[in-house]
Amino acid sequence: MTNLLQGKRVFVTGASSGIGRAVAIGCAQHGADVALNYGHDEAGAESAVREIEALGRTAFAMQADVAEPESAGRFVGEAATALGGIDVFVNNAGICPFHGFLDMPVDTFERTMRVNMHGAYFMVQAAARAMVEQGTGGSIMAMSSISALVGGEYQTHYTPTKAGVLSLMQSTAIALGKHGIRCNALLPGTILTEINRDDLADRQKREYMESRVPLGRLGQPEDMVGPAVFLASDLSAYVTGAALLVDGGMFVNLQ
Ligand SMILES: NC(=O)C1=CN([C@@H]2O[C@H](COP(=O)(O)OP(=O)(O)OC[C@H]3O[C@@H](n4cnc5c(N)ncnc54)[C@H](OP(=O)(O)O)[C@@H]3O)[C@@H](O)[C@H]2O)C=CC1
Ligand SMILES: C[C@H](O)[C@@H]1OC(=O)[C@H](O)[C@@H]1O
Repeated sequence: MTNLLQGKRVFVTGASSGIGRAVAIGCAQHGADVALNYGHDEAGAESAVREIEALGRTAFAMQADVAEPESAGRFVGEAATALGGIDVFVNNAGICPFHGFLDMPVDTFERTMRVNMHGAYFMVQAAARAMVEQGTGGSIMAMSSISALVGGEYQTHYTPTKAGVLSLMQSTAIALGKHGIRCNALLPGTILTEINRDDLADRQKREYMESRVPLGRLGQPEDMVGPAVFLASDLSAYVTGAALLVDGGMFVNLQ
């Protein structure tokens, strides 16, 4: 492994499973110390901490519901104390409870908005405040989605949050550029994780999704590591306000 992130302190929300967990461990493999946030899955977070520590890096984990605005200052504050500062922030926590549009329960809509959109806003704001106070710049990235660009029948509550997160990175790139803080969005295609386990248990649906990918397979969480490390590292020093699609070519595959 390279040491692209040597000396960097990377914070990741939703790091107990899937993409966030892979990115947290991947950043440690590239030399970073890592702070992990999680919602419910303490065992997942603790096993990630053990993997990071086995790499000789420092890891810190904290449970906090990102839907609660007060979680943001608490996570960023405690993690910065544990790691001695903050250099990179990955806003990743998210949910996608698939449901039809016409009978969408108000609770499902509101919870999805609060976790994915409000959570991103207040977490990114807390991370930015800490970076500005520290005065050494930084890199912020948010896990948007291919769903920021295209719709989904059972994702009418979810796709607007992913478009919102992409837009948040564009506006914060402008607001924070003067502080040397870069803000970018990662747009995964379909990556096999807990979030879509039930949806893709339908064999026909899974085969259809696979057939849309020119590279011939759905993504694995580890496919997001290289792009995240790039945006975290100084290799992307002049990249801000950008959207990086990581989908095996799914989006461009019309026919
Ligand atoms: N998988 C995919 O195909 C795609 C995923 N994405 C995005 O990637 C991100 C990660 O998803 P993915 O890895 O697939 O899904 P997972 O379900 O595997 O992981 C979701 C993570 O978010 C955490 N989380 C959920 N709600 C909260 C909350 N309220 N507070 C704190 N943490 C929370 C979970 O923690 P815990 O389990 O501990 O509660 C878990 O660590 C999401 O934002 C998703 O929208 C984007 C495009 C495609
Ligand atoms: C949960 C979905 O399977 C996943 O999430 C997204 O953002 C894309 O729509 C993916 O297909």
